[in-house]
Amino acid sequence: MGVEFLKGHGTENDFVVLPDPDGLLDLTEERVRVLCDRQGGLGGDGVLRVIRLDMGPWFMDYRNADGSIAEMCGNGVRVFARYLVDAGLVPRGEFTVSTRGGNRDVVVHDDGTVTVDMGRALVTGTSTATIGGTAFDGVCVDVGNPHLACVTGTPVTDLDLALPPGHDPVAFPHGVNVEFVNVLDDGALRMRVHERGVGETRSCGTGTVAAVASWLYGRGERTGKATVDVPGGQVSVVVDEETSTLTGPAVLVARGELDQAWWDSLGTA
Ligand SMILES: N[C@@H](CCC[C@H](N)C(=O)O)C(=O)O
Repeated sequence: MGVEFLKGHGTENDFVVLPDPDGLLDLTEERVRVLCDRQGGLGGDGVLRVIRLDMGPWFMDYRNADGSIAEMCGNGVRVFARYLVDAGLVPRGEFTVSTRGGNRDVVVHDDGTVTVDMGRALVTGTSTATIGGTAFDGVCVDVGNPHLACVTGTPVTDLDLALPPGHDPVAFPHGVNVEFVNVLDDGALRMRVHERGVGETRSCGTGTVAAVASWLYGRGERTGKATVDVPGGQVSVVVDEETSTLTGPAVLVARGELDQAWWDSLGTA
């Protein structure tokens, strides 16, 4: 019997889901990197390991594609919730998911979308991102994980995000996710993102919350809502002074077993 996996995505931010209720898998950095490799493994922007806590909610052990650990993943929580409901581990409706960034309340809707209470989007200052020689003013936003969200008049479709944008290492000692945001209309944003530990992705849920908080900050406001178009689809975000919500799709596309010999051949801890 090989290692069970599922593959899923939220607005094409894609994940390998590893059900591991008792936390027995030896999920090394190398195993995460190879699993996420689109040629040598299954491919994905990250891994969602599903662990049952002794007391309390299910825990989302999130890993970036490079094997690093991150505090939170907004698209990942939606896919994680979809898995729990489809697997019959949690009844459809409202429940809580535990993450390294804190507990997140989710609602799995009948239409297949999922709403996540993302907690407070905390603006901590301003900073600058650079692409090549061009600087972009941005707002630093903590959504459980760090973001630098730059609202710009330059069409985001024109930006080259093949390399990580430059950022101030003092402001972000543990690295940062960088968003570039266009305002399409009042309450309608477009975003591209370069994710810490991954590269450019087709969506980033925490990034969309940071984008809306940054847009509101630029207007001198702390409360508002917007749709955010990303290369992989669209999500809806509501931000207020106390908390924020993210609503969007969550899709499971495949399930199967990893080859046990292949898995065993990868580095253990
Ligand atoms: N794609 C995620 C964010 C994943 C973590 C991020 N790369 C980090 O290192 O903080 C999302 O949907 O929020």
